[in-house]
Amino acid sequence: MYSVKVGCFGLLASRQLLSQTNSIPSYFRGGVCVQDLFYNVVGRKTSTVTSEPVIIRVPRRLQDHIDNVKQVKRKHLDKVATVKAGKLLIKSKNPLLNQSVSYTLGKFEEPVLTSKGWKNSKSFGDYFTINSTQSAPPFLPKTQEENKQDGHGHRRTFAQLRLSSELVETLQSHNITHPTIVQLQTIPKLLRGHNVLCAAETGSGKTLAYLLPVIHKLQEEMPQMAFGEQKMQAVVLVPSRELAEQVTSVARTMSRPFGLKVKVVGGGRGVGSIKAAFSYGQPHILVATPGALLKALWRRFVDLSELRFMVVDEADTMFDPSFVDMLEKILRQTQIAANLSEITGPIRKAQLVVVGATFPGGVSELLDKVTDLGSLVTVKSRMLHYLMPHVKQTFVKVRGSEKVLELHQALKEAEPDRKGVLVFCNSAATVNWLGYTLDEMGLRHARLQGEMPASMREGIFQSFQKGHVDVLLCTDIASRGLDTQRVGLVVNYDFPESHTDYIHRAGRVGRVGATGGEHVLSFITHPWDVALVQSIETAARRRMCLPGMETEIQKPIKTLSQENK
Ligand SMILES: Nc1ncnc2c1ncn2[C@@H]1O[C@H](COP(=O)(O)OP(=O)(O)OP(=O)(O)O)[C@@H](O)[C@H]1O
Repeated sequence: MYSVKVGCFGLLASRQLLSQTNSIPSYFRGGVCVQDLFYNVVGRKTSTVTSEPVIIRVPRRLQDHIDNVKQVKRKHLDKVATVKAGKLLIKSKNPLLNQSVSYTLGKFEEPVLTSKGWKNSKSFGDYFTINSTQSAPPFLPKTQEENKQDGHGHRRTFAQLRLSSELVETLQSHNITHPTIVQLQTIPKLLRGHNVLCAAETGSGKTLAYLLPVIHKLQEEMPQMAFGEQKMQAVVLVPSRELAEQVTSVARTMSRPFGLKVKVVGGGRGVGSIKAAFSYGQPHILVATPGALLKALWRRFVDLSELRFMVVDEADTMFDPSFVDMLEKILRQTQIAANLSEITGPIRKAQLVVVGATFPGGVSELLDKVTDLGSLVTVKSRMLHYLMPHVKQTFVKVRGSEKVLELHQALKEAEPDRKGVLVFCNSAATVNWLGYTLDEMGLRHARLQGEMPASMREGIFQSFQKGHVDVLLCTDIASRGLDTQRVGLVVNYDFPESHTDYIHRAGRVGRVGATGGEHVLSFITHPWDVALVQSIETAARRRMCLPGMETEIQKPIKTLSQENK
């Protein structure tokens, strides 16, 4: 195209024309000296127009344009350097934007993003994939230090963590033999009596990391009282009914050999059902949502005076505005030990355990209100707030009107695997609307959203877990803590509104024991989604943690390395 223009102008720029400079149209002169207006085709400026031999000349604007095109081409050539031999980390629709696993961005090098122009409507149909770079999840011990191997080079077992033999046998009967990194780090600290803040990736086994030491200590010092006389020993607070049921099920399985009583109370039910949970006395362990526990406290169904453990799971949600007031009220009624000496003796206080996979900035300020931050020992995993390196994640720029078809296609492709698919929407209304649409298309699915009455919600996640239905349409209530090995695909039908939500939704795959090959697929439709995608793509290309999260746990008082072992 450019050569045609040059050729045309070459005809104009004949010898006669140049010898009669006055006849050159003002468009080419631009109101300045004629010499300035012309360059020869190789880009050198001529000293005088008249003394030069006859050559094809190009007007400045055209030359500038040619220079621009050359520059863009050069830029693209630079990008090719991001592709080296071996596996691709980023695979884009435009291959020039691919990035190899072996390519490392320089400290001051700006990554060129596939999603750069995604606010533009012309970008619909564009996509990129962040490929998995390792098969094993990062939370299984690999290095010698993480393994804390015994003298013979074997991985540490649960028995070596000095847990009771009955607990170890129960774990073994569920094929759980070796602790994950977070379990290796958290269990000994809780057994020793510390208050612990435990921050580790989704699916890394945090539930057992706190339940095992709690159950071990409760069975060790189990009061010699009949059920109905003792007071509550441990409370686990979680943000949703479904998660409460799940944690209860794990707690019951693990405490069965010791006869510990575990009860659950969740929101959305009347006071009657809460009262019923305590009709035969106080359980040893109560798993509760904050609202239900507050109701139980106000009506004096429960007594926290002899509490030994207060666990706050899914801390980022529990400390967000929807729960924080309730949480504050509960923690103010709990006697939290400020040091090791306060967990023993006749007026002993409770150990506090705060657990989560994301700790956005500000959590420590909130914690500061309810407890002495100085008493918390922090266990923080290496890959906290990083994108999961063992799960493939694809981002597609798609028109709103085409999302249903894209989803239909993704569900059809996933069908032969018979694995579960979680489809996340940003609102209950979208879950319902999408549900009706999938019904029309004849696609079997279940729905789970927070505006459903508790009676309708009951059992939905379990039926998905058991494989009675393969597709679950849900809001973020299913993104926190819910565990299932059968999810093969997570679809962000609506793109999440924060990094935290993205981490938790994506974290429903790639969990301990997952078989591999899991995938997260995100649809990006709105211009306001683009900034978040760009920051995720930047973090992936730079192999850094997600921005805005690095200030997490702002005042870790004692980190793992500082603490006396
Ligand atoms: N040491 C282990 N070996 C094998 N499997 C384990 C081990 N620890 C936990 N698991 C299993 O790993 C899965 C994930 O554990 P869990 O739900 O506790 O993760 P999590 O870290 O709490 O995740 P989330 O942040 O999403 O709440 C569960 O199915 C659990 O049974």
